[in-house]
Amino acid sequence: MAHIFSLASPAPSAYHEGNRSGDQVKFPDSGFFQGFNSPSRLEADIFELETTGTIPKDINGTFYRIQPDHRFPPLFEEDIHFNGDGSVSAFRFENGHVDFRQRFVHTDRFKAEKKARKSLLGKYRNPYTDNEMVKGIIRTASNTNIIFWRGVLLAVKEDGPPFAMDPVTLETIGRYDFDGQVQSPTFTAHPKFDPDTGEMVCYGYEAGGDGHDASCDIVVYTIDKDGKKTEECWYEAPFCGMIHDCAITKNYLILPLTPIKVNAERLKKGGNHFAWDPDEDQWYGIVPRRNGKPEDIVWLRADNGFHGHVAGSYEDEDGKIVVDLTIASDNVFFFFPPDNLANTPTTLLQRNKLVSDTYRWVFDPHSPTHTRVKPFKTFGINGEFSRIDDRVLTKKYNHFWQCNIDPAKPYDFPKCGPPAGGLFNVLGHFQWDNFEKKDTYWAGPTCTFQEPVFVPKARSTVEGEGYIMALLNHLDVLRNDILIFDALHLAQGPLAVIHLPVKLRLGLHGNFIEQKEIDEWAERRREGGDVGPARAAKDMLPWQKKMAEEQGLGDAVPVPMGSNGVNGH
Ligand SMILES: C=Cc1ccc(O)c(OC)c1
Ligand SMILES: [Fe+2]
Repeated sequence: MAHIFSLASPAPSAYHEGNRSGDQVKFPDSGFFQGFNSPSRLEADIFELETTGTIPKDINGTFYRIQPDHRFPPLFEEDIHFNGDGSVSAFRFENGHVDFRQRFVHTDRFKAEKKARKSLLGKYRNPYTDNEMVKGIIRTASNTNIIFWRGVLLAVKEDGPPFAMDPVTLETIGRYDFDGQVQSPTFTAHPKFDPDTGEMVCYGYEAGGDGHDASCDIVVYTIDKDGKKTEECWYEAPFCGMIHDCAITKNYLILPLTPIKVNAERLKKGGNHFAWDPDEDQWYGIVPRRNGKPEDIVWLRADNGFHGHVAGSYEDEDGKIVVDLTIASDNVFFFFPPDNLANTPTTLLQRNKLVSDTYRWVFDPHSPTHTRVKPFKTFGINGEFSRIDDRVLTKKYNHFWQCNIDPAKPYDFPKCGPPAGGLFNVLGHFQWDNFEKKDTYWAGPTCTFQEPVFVPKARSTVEGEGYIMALLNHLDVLRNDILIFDALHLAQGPLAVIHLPVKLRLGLHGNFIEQKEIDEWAERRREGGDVGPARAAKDMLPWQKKMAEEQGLGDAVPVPMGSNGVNGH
């Protein structure tokens, strides 16, 4: 019998000249939406996941992680993974058992598009490509990190404000402005937590206007452990580029400015938000954590490179700043090529030549601004997504873990195709005190890893004593597992494997939170508790108010956003 699809007349194409056409719910045929990258859109609960081996009974908490997952077919066929809606997974560990929950972040964007049953927002960080119905909307897809802050989860992406969620139900509370204290249009996906003071150090870049206007303004905030904003200072960058991650020491915040640049004219023409500049330096902005003034920023510069994520950072005995991070040799974001298309690594072959070593910088915070600096040392590995034992952040540390690329290991190309998200076929555990001792675990020819998290052993305060857990991608059968290792002995192989019956998406970041912390905050945040429930933002952001005023609507009328309730309350 003929296959049923062969009987139907051929369906019209879902995209015409790159733009979505017709009403079919059909995703593009491009690499970002196929195979392991195919959309999932799953919201689910699974009680008691299947396991192999013995899950350590002392793991009592929740592993949260976030992934972009396009809710609807994008407006543009060439859309990218980073433009997908934030979807949060929670793995609740208790007494050797694991339960799973997954929910979308109900951003303003999500609500407006849900109501319309289709995409209304266009390209990544380009509002000029949006449907008119969503003019003035907060565009963020909240898809890059999921952090726990004073009893709420904050889903964050650097192009917009955080959205708060309930840590147990994963219901979205709404846009979170820290009780009115944080008004910047953008907020980092990588706030840092000082383990000694409980402070959150955070920032926004491209922050002077509406978050997509090539502003060079950077805002830096500190929120103390009681939720009070104690520092706010505005600085200026030498150009509007990406500042994706940051580092903190006891006295400084270090902002790596990557030479992938925003151009307001390109945005207006409907182009990409970013373009790689192969001729620009990588920069590091150093600001004091306390009583910073706009003129205090010291910018150091080094030869071109593409910043990855930060491992550890601290001040040494001489008051110098040590910062460790991965830096790739070329443009990692091949989908944001230079304006001048020459010499950008757009093919898979070129991309595979990228090397991303782990660099140690030792900065003098008293250097004159614009001083040119050289790396102190490189580790001699190739990887990304470094993690440390977060209890040693701001302190001299030894251990880090990261996803590694070992091209010498066999890879089953016929079964898996090009490795979705990069060939992170190895998980590595490394020590600054002993370069030779490389403790690694290879995932096999059909598997890659996502970012690991470190889980401290309940009764140990020794750096590195704990577990490492990471999602494993089965690229051949389109499914995920979670592997759990003894953090100091990866090479011994996993202690336990948790099996998911489905494929998740390639995620970005995650964090493990002890249940004790979640429970204590649930008590404080209950109605009548000493802190009370977290509240969604009441007010529009300043740029939205300005837009409403310019349209002569006055501030009684919210910016038209194509949907009721999209303002978060
Ligand atoms: C890895 C970085 C990164 C940088 C910017 C983004 O918008 C993002 O979205 C998922 C990810
Ligand atoms: Fe990141």
